Amino acid sequence: MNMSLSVQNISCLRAGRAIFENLSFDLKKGDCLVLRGPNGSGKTTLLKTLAGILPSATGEIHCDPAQISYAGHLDAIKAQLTVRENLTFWAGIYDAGNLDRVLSEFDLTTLADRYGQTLSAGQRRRLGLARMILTECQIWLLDEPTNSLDAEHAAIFAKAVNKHCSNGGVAVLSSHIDLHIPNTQTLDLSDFAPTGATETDPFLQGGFS
Ligand SMILES: Nc1ncnc2c1ncn2[C@@H]1O[C@H](COP(=O)(O)OP(=O)(O)OP(=O)(O)O)[C@@H](O)[C@H]1O
Repeated sequence: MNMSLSVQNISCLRAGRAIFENLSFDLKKGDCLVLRGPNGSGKTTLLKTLAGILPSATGEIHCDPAQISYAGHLDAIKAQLTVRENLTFWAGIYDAGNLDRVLSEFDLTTLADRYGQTLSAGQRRRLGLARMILTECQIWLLDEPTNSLDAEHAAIFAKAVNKHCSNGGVAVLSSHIDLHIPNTQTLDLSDFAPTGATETDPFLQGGFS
């Protein structure tokens, strides 16, 4: 099973505007990469590109797409299903059987029968992260994963990422704060900003991508 993620000279556009250029990195089993950079520097764009949701304008990405699990800003929770039913749905998709362990790991056991629509922002985020862990994919892509989490649950999350990487998994995550995950590498997206780029409103330029 290939658990590496190799990125060579990728450049990405949003609405026709270059966001970052010539970005390369190689991650192997056990590596955790934290994406830094100011608002708009392209952290979400990069994560979505790695996940195959957005195309890159140049360069190559080498990984096994079946090993990728992406957790974006939206937590992919079905409002009309309970916490357990949400996870059961995903367990069926990924043929995963560790549902009770994941519920317990993310402190969701007492919330198991609550409907998605009744959860607080932090509880929703915990369910979204539990879903990602349930998939048993080896490459985790996480966009600001600790948003809405209190200190206790941010620490539980950091422990889960550390365990994933210690077991040979790979993680790429964006964050504006220090998540206290040991042995991480850092990549600052502002180092790959196109030369001479200025922040202008893409909506005035027309188009979405
Ligand atoms: N759907 C879109 N259409 C056009 N431009 C977009 C779109 N989404 C994002 N952008 C632009 O792309 C650039 C990179 O955005 P992105 O969300 O990747 O940044 P980010 O580093 O994740 O920011 P933040 O720290 O605020 O989450 C920004 O200038 C943003 O305005």
